Amino acid sequence: MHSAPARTHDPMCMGCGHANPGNLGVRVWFEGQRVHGEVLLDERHSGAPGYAHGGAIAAIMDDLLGQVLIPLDRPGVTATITVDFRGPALLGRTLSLESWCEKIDGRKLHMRGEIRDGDTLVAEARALFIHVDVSHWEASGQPLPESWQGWGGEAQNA
Ligand SMILES: CCCCCCCCCCCCCCCC(=O)SCCNC(=O)CCNC(=O)[C@H](O)C(C)(C)COP(=O)(O)OP(=O)(O)OC[C@H]1O[C@@H](n2cnc3c(N)ncnc32)[C@H](O)[C@@H]1OP(=O)(O)O
Repeated sequence: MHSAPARTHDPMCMGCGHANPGNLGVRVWFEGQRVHGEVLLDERHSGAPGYAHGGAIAAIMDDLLGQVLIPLDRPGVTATITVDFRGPALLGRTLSLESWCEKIDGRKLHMRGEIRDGDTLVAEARALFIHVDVSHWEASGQPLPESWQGWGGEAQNA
């Protein structure tokens, strides 16, 4: 059963932001602490005729693995991400997305994710996210999403 998150991501996110006309169209839903989703890339995301740009796939992965922060209820940032491109990412196909947290070690959140076209593995990724306090984002001077209020106040040294 899908669960509704208490937090939502930045509406201007380039991956999934509904208010961003240039978003990549990432759509996610949550089942417990697991993230599921889909994305449909088109000519704007081309790397070769009919194929997605690897950078688009990497950006989708960053967004997808980052979404796990929501059911984990921990704000965080990507410290490092590795994407393995395993199969062709064709434009015009609905790709399925899945991500989860493999391990938590203090502030270190080890995330994993996969993108598939049907049964074909298109890409897999591992990332280290670091849990930070929401104050991490205050320096920009931009207002933070309302649903981030009071989020993750226990992060140390953030
Ligand atoms: C925008 C996001 C919104 C999030 C809200 C949630 C919304 C939900 C949906 C999210 C979907 C979006 C997903 C996009 C997510 C991004 O794209 S985030 C943007 C890209 N990333 C950044 O801007 C991060 C920039 N880097 C930094 O700010 C700082 O380097 C960090 C990562 C906060 C770490 O700094 P720090 O807090 O001072 O901590 P530090 O002591 O340096 O490191 C802590 C530990 O991690 C280790 N570590 C740190 N960096 C690394 C590394 N690169 N490699 C290995 N180990 C490392 C350290 O060695 C240390 O280990 P220990 O010594 O404790 O064993």
